[in-house]
Amino acid sequence: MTKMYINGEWTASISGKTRDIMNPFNQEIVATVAEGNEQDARAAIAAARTAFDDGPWRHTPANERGAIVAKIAALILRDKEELATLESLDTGKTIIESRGDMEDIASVFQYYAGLADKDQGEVLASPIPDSKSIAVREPVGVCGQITPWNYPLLQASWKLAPALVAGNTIVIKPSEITPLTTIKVTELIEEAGVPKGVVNLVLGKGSEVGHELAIHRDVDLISFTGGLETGRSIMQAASTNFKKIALELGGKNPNIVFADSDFDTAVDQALNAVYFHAGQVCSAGARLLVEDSIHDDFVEALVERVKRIKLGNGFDEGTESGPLISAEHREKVENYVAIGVKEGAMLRAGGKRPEDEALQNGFFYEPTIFTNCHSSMRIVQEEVFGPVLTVERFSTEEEVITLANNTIYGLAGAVWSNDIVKAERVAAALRMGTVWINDFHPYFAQAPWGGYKQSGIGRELGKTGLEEYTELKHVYQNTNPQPVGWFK
Ligand SMILES: NC(=O)c1ccc[n+]([C@@H]2O[C@H](COP(=O)([O-])OP(=O)(O)OC[C@H]3O[C@@H](n4cnc5c(N)ncnc54)[C@H](O)[C@@H]3O)[C@@H](O)[C@H]2O)c1
Ligand SMILES: C[N+](C)(C)CC=O
Repeated sequence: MTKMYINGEWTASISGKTRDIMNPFNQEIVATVAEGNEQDARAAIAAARTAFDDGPWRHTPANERGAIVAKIAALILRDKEELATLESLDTGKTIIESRGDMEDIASVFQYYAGLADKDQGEVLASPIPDSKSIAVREPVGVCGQITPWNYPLLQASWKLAPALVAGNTIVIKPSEITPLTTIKVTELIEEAGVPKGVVNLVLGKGSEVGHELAIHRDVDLISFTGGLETGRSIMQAASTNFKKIALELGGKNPNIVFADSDFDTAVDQALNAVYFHAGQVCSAGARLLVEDSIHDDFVEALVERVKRIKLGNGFDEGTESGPLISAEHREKVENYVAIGVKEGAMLRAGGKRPEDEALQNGFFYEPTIFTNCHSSMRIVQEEVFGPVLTVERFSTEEEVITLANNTIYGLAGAVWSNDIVKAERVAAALRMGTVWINDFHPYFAQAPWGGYKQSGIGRELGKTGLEEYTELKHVYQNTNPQPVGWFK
């Protein structure tokens, strides 16, 4: 049984409960882990509080913290194959994707290790004679971090690396269904020499462990990646002590294709935009908007290609997409497809579970295409988080900008056109945290990531992703103190 990590000790849950972790490809149990609850969360918060208030981490010189974080990156690369295997067993994603994720994750730790000692504060132009004024950044304190199941370790790395570099202490809670790589990386964090109590790992349900992190008054910051409704509940719980919040939520991301784009590239990338990782990507291009004049040909090309997507075991060569994460999640996707049909969208591909005998133990769903879609449909507005594409038509630039912005979300979007001036004009008009021109999906440690509107609050990655884990302090010094003489 794999344990939790609290105050530098590997420990079972206080209740003694455990949870079986299942491979969504075949429903085999791949591990049994400790299942914590509020009590375990409180123990971890207490450890993180003491480590922040009385421990050495926040006083450790920034370059030394950076060196330890760089060592974590090196250990991730050393154990890349083991980590990738665990990620694929946990999520069903292909091993090639998982290996790519591990490279990305190592690069996030490397990037923040490099930033660790670059903050020089700021000397401010004080308008008061005989004074000095500086702004300095300090760690926030105890940070609660809650992560989802679709990119378990990647999303954890975006939180762990900057929080550590900035000198905070941490209680992290991975999704209860995909904890394996976060457990393994906690071992690597221990091996790298992070002092006890600085990183604490609690496993268990969101409604118990996650809620406790959000509501507890000794947690100074809560960083969450996951769904909209969970984000709302976390925001409410965080109001107990007005803790700082960072929310990375969902998306319903438009992929806009103008007639003057490169047709074959746009078709190929439209498939990748929505069906990569079975559509379980926050920034999936699930909403395709195609200019009228090429709409029918574009749809034909998509329908032809989508039938050839190879579903299978993520460990098999040639598999292009794994299963959905769980039976429950597949039912949610099926329910949305039924809604789409009822709303009058035209089912052009998929819309059912695959019949292949070899896939029957996994939570597979066929890549699905709906056409004749319009903005008022729920299938167009709501995040399905599965392999379901809706296609809409447009005829003018103004129209497509209005359509693309017409959702509660604002995470990401893409524009395809060889008229770069037009593409830049449209990109500027999109109310989204990330806009890709003639591409889809790139994200990297150097660039900020986050959402406009209901896709979230705050940014991860980049310099901003580090600033989220700091408080900004103004220090003012009177260099020639005199009595004020106000009170006679
Ligand atoms: N914006 C981004 O960068 C980004 C990245 C990945 C995933 N996501 C979003 O995540 C969602 C899918 O992930 P999910 O199904 O794991 O999301 P989820 O909201 O169900 O769960 C996310 C995490 O929150 C925990 N949780 C659940 N209820 C909680 C509560 N009441 N209090 C505190 N924590 C609680 C879960 O245990 C899990 O660890 C999608 O909406 C997707 O768009 C967003
Ligand atoms: C942020 N990203 C794209 C890595 C994962 C979203 O689900």
